Amino acid sequence: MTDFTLDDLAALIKSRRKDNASTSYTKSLFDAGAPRIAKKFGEEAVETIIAALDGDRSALINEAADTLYHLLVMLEARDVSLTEVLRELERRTQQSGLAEKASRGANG
Ligand SMILES: N=c1c2ncn([C@@H]3O[C@H](COP(=O)(O)OP(=O)(O)OP(=O)(O)O)[C@@H](O)[C@H]3O)c2ncn1[C@@H]1O[C@H](COP(=O)(O)O)[C@@H](O)[C@H]1O
Repeated sequence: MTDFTLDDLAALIKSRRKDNASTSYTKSLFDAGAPRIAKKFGEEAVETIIAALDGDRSALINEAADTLYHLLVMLEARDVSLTEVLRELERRTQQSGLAEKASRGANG
């Protein structure tokens, strides 16, 4: 099991964005702009789909990593934090939990 989290990666991406001296791949994406980042994300997502359809487990892990990385870069480029996305996921979980409770109440 790894201690590495998406939060860690998002923080690294944010620091690359702010580092004007950086010539890293991440910085080059920010310099190229949101349309370029969105295009890269789309390409990686399609490659992930292909790996999943091929049943190629190792390729799926690699492409999923590329997709998550580019998703985080895209969110950062639009000043959306991972926390905001997680909050939305949490809200949906709570909502579906409430709906489940309500349906148990109605049936029980
Ligand atoms: N997780 C990643 C990560 N996943 C994928 N990639 C890069 O994404 C690119 C996608 O590969 P492609 O073959 O599709 O694209 P390419 O041919 O390199 O580029 P294009 O001309 O097609 O755009 C590769 O250059 C990968 O290195 C990543 N680059 C960086 N990270 C993380 O970001 C951190 C900072 O990286 P740097 O910005 O490189 O310092 C690293 O420590 C990693 O944790």
